[in-house]
Amino acid sequence: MSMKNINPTKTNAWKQLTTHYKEVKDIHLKTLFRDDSNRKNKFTINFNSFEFDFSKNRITEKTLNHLLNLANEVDLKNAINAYFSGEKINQTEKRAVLHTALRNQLDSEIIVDDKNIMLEIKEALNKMDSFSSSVISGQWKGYSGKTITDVVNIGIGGSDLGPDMVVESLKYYKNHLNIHFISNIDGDHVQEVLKNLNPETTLFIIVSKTFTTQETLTNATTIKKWFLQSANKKDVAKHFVAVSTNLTMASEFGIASENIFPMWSWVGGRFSLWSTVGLSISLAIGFKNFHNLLIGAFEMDEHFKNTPFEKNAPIIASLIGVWYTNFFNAETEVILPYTQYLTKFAPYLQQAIMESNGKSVDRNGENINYQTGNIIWGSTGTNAQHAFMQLLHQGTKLIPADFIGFKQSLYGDEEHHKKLMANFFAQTQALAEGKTKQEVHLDLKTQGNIDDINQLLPFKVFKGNKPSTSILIEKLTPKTLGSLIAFYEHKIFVQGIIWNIFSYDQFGVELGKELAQKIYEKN
Ligand SMILES: O=P(O)(O)OC[C@H]1O[C@H](O)[C@H](O)[C@@H](O)[C@@H]1O
Repeated sequence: MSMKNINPTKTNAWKQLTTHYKEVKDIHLKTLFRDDSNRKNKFTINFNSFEFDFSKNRITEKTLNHLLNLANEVDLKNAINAYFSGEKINQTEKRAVLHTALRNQLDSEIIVDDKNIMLEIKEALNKMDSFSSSVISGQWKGYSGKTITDVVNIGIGGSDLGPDMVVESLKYYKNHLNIHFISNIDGDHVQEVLKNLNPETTLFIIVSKTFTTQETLTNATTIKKWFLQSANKKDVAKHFVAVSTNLTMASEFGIASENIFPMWSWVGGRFSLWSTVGLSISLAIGFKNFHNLLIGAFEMDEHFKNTPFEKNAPIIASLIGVWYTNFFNAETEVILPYTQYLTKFAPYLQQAIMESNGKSVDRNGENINYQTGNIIWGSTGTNAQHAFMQLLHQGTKLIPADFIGFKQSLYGDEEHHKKLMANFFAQTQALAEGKTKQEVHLDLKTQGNIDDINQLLPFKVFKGNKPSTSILIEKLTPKTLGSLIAFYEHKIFVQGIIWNIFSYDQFGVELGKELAQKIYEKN
């Protein structure tokens, strides 16, 4: 096994970091910038049209060196090789973790259980391509001969959040199809979507890796009943398709075998948007755009796999995250995309990150006595500035922030975009620098507020030194979105390796499910 199970707190680097933390914890970002005019360049990593600016983090070169030593001591390099080559790094479920294979553009084989999975992947992608094309072009007809106008994705968790987020994020690239998502077992949610749909022109995709998820099966059953009120059983084949690893259950549900898109046990639900689970994406924006999403992710995979650690964006981001979590005791991280398109990005990352790294038992089966997975939250800027950012600026908690911005807008309204991005830069600067007593004093004086100065002064001071990472990207495209998502996926992996946990199971969701079943059966 190429993964070493090392308690990170027992490493040399951790000891060094503990001492180092005491030395640097009070150094202000303003001081760090004042003392090094090259700081921004020094801590910026460029990748394609991305600029990852880590300079507004509370790090020095020494901090990064210690953190890089930590990555080496836990043998990250071998772990990365194990991850990409299809070793069964999800040891508790004895599975490989190969969402990276789904977007692999190299000619290499990837072997799982003696089979080259690249062949099955290509076949599935071809099936997605021809199916999407025939629905989009109108060649695919509903039971009364009409073309499809609406598509409903029925799925939950990873079978909903990823596709929903991508369809929302890339709606600029969308075609005429209306895409809907039904996830919650809440019947009102189902009815609210169905009430505007015509069964003759609607296509339903039942997406469930296991095909045993209560929510999805209940919703799919209700929807099939609704459909059969106006159509016949034989019409189901024209309106229902499924994405699943469980071909038997999908056929038992009544899905024609040619309408089942295969999924694989080596793709985790929360990493599955790249697979056939992304069928709704391919329908919404066309297969070519879906393919560009895969290419974007692949290019980030290559960067992650091949770039030395100190220039490797996901690795540096992960290490800085560990620095805040385990040394500054930060408990949360906020995600702030400055584009309304990414309004579903934070909820998507919540599952990806929290379901992966919300663990308290290490890879040796021992209880952990250090912090692991963070609480992820966030919303789009500038909206967030008028909602919760007060707490970031003047609250008592240390909340590292990821600002995600784009150099170009999609519709090209320069005036709006200039204002939007002015806010993006202003926020990161305000958080880092703050505003001193002297500055507030001067401001109040120039405003002629002399009488109130003493009373108001303490409330108007900003301590600053609030860390952020700026991710500046040329333009929101399928390709750049693919790279951005893959960046966070690798961050999850690296942190899981450092924290010595298994990131790819999710036993923590089972207990509630079991109890709900018992309570349901009793009542
Ligand atoms: O795709 P499915 O098998 O229906 O699973 C849907 C979701 O439910 C599970 O309970 C897990 O918590 C998620 O990781 C998963 O994505």
